[in-house]
Amino acid sequence: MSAFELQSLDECLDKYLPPEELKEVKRILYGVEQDNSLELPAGAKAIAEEHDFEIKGYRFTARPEQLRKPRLVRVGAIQNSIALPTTAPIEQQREGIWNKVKNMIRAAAEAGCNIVCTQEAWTMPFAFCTREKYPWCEFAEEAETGPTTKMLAELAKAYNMVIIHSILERDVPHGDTIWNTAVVISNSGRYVGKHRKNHIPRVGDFNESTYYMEGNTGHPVFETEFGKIAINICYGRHHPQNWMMFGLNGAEIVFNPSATIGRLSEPLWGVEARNAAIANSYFTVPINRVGTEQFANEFSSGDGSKAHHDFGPFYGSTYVAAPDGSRTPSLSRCKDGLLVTELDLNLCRQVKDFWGFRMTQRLPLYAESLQKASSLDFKPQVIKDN
Ligand SMILES: NC(=O)NCCC(=O)O
Repeated sequence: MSAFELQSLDECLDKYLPPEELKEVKRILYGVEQDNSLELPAGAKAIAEEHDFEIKGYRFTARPEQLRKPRLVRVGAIQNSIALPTTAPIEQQREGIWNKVKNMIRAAAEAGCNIVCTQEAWTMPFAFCTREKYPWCEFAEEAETGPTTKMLAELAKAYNMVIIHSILERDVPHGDTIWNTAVVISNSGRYVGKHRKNHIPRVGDFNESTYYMEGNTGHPVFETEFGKIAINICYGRHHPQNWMMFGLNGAEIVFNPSATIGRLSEPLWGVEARNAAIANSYFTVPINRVGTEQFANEFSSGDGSKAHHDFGPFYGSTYVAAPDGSRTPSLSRCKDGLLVTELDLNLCRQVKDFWGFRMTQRLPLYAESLQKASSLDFKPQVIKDN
């Protein structure tokens, strides 16, 4: 079997494990005691069927409290392939993807989603492997006033939904600088703010440092009508301190719009965002694109292998992890999909009270050690046996 005939690990478990074992395996693997699937409205399912994308629903509950009402929020995470060949005119490529994703946002609205997030650089092929500036920089647009933000602002208002979308940003006032940026649009349709990717990969064919620099927007948390949200863009997933800073700023849900391939990161995928949810007592939503994108000109990986035209398949597998360490199954590894998850944000504080990870965090100790570790005359604290 080739890597991409396997649609999803979950389907595999469901297909081959007897029901009793399956229940125990899911409890151990996903931290879920009972079936936590969420029934979705027929209207949402009909849109998914008509436009050929997967739609799945799950819920995370919290214990009832006496002084606080449940804080239920529905989150929609969208994974998709590109719509047209990478050689098609830029505007047509972008519109093709817009049209796909608009249907998915409509389904999210039907499913009652309050917040929706796209994958990384969602309006374009992930062309940074090529190291070519032309024509890919033409996909870059202004975060606040660009055509994609404008288009989504209308949907955000119409559907009363916060929309987070991750784009290639062109910072016109600062000399047309290019950034990798997530934009937050309020459910009123207003632009709330943006966050620029903090950690830029220099691994495999992820030649993103050719296009943009490390972000300069810190670790903002956006306080919306539906909770305090933040975005840790793709490769920031590998940096526990990046996740931690969003937690220190009070995030309750951290989205992780990504573009990554199986050969490189699939074994890490289920671990990192889930661990971040546990360590920081918040929900995490890692989202990855699907499909294989072919480029006209060959590019090489600088590892002695033959030059090639594609990056390798992106493996989707979008999921949601909760602060208590439980998680949803993943969306497909190959197909466009919308994952709808209902969260009770009260779970964040309940888990903080129970585990005390925040209380026991020892920030001053680490601040002091980090200060030393980042000084020029740093000497690692090693005690030798001699
Ligand atoms: N887009 C991006 O940062 N990808 C890097 C590879 C990875 O983090 O898995």
